[in-house]
Amino acid sequence: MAAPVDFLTYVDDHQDQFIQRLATAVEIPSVSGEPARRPDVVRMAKYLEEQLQAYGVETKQVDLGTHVMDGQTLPLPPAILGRIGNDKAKKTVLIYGHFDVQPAELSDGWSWPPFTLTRDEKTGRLYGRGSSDDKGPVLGWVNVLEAHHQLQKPLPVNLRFCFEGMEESGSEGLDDLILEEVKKGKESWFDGVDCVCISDNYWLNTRTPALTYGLRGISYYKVNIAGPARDLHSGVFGRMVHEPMTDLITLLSKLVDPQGNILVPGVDEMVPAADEEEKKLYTALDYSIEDVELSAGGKIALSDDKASVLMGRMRSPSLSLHGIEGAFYGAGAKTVIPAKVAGKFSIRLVPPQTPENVDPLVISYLETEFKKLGSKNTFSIENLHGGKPWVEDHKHWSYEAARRATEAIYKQTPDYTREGGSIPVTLTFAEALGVNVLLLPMGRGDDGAHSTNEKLDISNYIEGTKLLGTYLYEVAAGTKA
Ligand SMILES: NCC(=O)N[C@@H](Cc1c[nH]cn1)C(=O)O
Ligand SMILES: [Zn+2]
Ligand SMILES: [Zn+2]
Repeated sequence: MAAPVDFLTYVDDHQDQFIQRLATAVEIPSVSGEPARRPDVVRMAKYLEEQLQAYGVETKQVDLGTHVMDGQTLPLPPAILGRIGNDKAKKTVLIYGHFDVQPAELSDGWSWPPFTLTRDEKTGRLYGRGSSDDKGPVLGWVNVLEAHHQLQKPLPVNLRFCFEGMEESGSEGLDDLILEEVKKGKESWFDGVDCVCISDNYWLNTRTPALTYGLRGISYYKVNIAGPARDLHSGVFGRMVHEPMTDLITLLSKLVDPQGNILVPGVDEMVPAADEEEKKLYTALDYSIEDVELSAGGKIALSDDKASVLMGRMRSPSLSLHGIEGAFYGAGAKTVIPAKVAGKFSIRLVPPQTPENVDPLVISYLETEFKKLGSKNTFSIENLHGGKPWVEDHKHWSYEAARRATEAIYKQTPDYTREGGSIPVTLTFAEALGVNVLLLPMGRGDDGAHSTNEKLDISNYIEGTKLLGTYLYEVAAGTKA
């Protein structure tokens, strides 16, 4: 069933209001990973809840309790549940998204203030933290609701919503909420859900829409090394004491090589190699080495072979070194020996890897390597958060509905992709509800999520809003077939 013309026209006619809606959301710096910004995440929850209510959605804020971050006990931002429509003759679609964002500072290298939505008239782009990940897509759903409400048009399906404010920090508390909710049976806000749709990733390139049927999992670690009681003068103590930074850098250098091979014994080996048949899937995708170089902003691809680069992201684990807490990083030439440093790294996981089977390998390897250093500093390792990988059946009717919707809006057949990032709650939904989960991305591969100058093209926001709405009509059409 094609989406009605008045819905599509409404979206075209209200572009400016929809962009204003995104601007208001980007202004709220809802960074879940920074304790001082936690009230802003709560403010963003309230804004989103009000938007849903304005268009007839019944909502509920769920208190997720507290958690410990960087040694501080903090209240978790509430999750928002919503529902609209209860027609037994219609399918019920559960929408998930997140309203928190990654940290961003102008000093990181942004060309504009990250929490002001900046419109570039020449390129048709909207710059701002969260524009693509994930405020644009979440508000795309609100735009769909607004259009139907204003046109007094019934939605083609029943909708349920689950929006969270901790996705960028491990989705703390959300798994428990989902499992508790499911136990409530008929009373549950997820009762009767037929499929889940998540718009929180990106096309592979800048020109071909995509449907995504896989995500990598993640295991995130913090290695702590401490020695002196305070920072020391390197002229006074250099070569007299064991230096925590030296120990840490030595350990971090033993995790991954410059070609991306993971050096922790047993981790890469867990994943079976791709056979020729599987390699063809990657060769067939509309992607080139220029695409990876364009989106990375540098000629730094690990290989000249497109299939091997794509497999690196979609079906191989990867280990990335993220940062060192406690290290000197400012301007000037401070001659300090930092007293206490913590290295942060994570491993993106693919089946059959899970945090449960990878963590022991990583922890025991680093403990052994630290012992080999013969250092008198102290060593400890923490797992900050984890999530399992997910792979879905992309021949399901929900994927077919999304394919038809994509062809209707973009006049193109979508790429079928596996995403290198992680949305840990995806597997929880799939397992707890026992239904198919679809990832329907709005943004392009060069949006720069998590990076400086994150953007969303206006055309992706507007056509993406039409795509989300059209998908619902195609799900409804599938119901009748
Ligand atoms: N758009 C999904 C996304 O960005 N997910 C994050 C989740 C995460 C895990 N740890 C910290 N954030 C990702 O990095 O893949
Ligand atoms: Zn996201
Ligand atoms: Zn993200």
